[in-house]
Parts: sequence; structure tokens; C-alpha cells
Amino acid sequence: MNVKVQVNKLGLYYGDVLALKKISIEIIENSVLALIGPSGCGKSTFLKTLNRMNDLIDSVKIEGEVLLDGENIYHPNIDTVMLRKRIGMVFQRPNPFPMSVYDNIAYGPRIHGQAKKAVLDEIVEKSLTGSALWDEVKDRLHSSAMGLSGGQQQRLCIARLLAVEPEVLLMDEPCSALDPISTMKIEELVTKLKASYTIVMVTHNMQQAARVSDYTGFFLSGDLVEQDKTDTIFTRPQDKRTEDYITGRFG
Ligand SMILES: Nc1ncnc2c1ncn2[C@@H]1O[C@H](COP(=O)(O)OP(=O)(O)OP(=O)(O)O)[C@@H](O)[C@H]1O
Repeated sequence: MNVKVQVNKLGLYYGDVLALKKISIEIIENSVLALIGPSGCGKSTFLKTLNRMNDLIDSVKIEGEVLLDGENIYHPNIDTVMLRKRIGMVFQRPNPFPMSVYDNIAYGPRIHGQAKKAVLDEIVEKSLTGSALWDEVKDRLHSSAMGLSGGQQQRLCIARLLAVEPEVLLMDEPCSALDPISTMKIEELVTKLKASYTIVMVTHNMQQAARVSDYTGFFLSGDLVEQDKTDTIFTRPQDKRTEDYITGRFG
């Protein structure tokens, strides 16, 4: 088991407010880590620290380190554009660009300098196949992505990430805006993708965490209270607060 991302005593302030308290966790390569916890406990904030999305907020101050393959992503020499290519993110609501399916996928490779049509064609097909969307859109590649269903749009957003060959996928409640069938497709996809990628997923859905993840971390008020194999968290949690939360007695 290889550690892909190692987080050491990561603290984050929004202004004077401490939102993450010395979080330490190892994220194992080719696994799915689910992050659970009540609203406002810091899950999304933590997820965004993994590819420095919080840097975009002025008031944010970060302490500690995040090592990607042993290298601190907060080192001043790190190129954040390259970092976000290696660690991509999918959001709660699918956010396709208002352009064709094809151009959505080709966008990232073009930005990174790929201009050859034959290569882009190949990337588009491979990425859409990888996100289990190819069969549904192969005849409408040049139609607007805005015409796809919500579930298809979310898989398009995943394909858009795959097109730039990331290593880690961050997913912030990727199914929260989707119906049960689209949710099932995304869950199947996540299970398939972990063979090639390392995945960190925030979810409010306990069953989803139990179904798709290998490891689970429970957050509460900016603390990572407990982290372990998902089976262990759901059957033998060590901390009473974790048990209360997963059994619905929280609060
Ligand atoms: N840009 C921001 N500026 C100031 N405070 C923020 C900002 N973003 C989040 N916070 C605060 O940080 C804390 C953690 O928020 P965060 O969104 O990470 O929680 P969460 O666990 O992902 O919640 P949810 O499950 O509701 O999405 C909250 O108290 C929130 O109000």
C-alpha cells in the first residue's frame, strides 16, 4: 500500500476562525477515502486544501503540510496549475462549460498545449469511455453540454478531469444534485476509477460512504475525530461521537 497523499498537522484559518485543527491523515493510492460529518464541520474546506483551492480566498491562512508523492504542495515553488492538473476536483452541482461536449473535454488538453485534432479526438473518446458516458453521447459530441441530464453532466465533468490525466480525484458531494439512478452510475464509476486514481469524496450519505469507500474519516467542528477502514468505522468505531453520528443519534 502506497501513500499517495500525506497530510501533516494541517490547520486552516478563515480570518481569525480556525476551521481545520491539525488534521493528519494518510491517503492510500488507488483507494477511495470518504469524508463524513455534519454540515459546517470542515469537510469541503479540507478537500480544497488538497489542491490549494483555498488559496483563492484572501483571508485564508494555512499551517502544516500536504505531501503529494512526498513533495509538499504548499512549497512556494509549486506550480498550482500543474498541481490542479494532478489533483482535480468535481463539485456538488455539475458545472459543464457552455460549449459542446467535445470542447468541454478538449478544453484542458488544449490549455496544456495539445492542438492536434487526431490526438484530441482520441483523448475525448478515452475520457468519455473512462467516465462511462461515451455510449450515451458519442452521436452528440458537437451538441451543447448544457443539453445533457444532470447525471450525464456530472459524468462529463469527471471526463473533463480525466482528459488531463490526473492522479487524484477530489469529489465534493458529487451525487447531491442527482437522482438515484444517476447516483448509482456515479458510485459504479467511482468503484471502477479507483483502479487508476486515488479518490477522496465528501458525502452526506452514510450508505454511499459504506458502499463505495475503502477508508472513512469522520469530521466534527474542524477536527478529524476518527479515520479507519470503512468497515471498522461503520461496525466498530472507537469514538462515541463517531458512533452517534453514523447511527443517527448525533446532536
Ligand atoms: N470562504 C469562507 N470564509 C469564511 N468561512 C468559511 C468559508 N468557507 C467555509 N467557511 C466556514 O468554515 C467552516 C467549515 O465549512 P465547510 O464548508 O468546509 O464545511 P462542510 O463540512 O463541508 O459543510 P457542508 O457539509 O455543509 O458542505 C464553516 O463554519 C463555514 O462557515
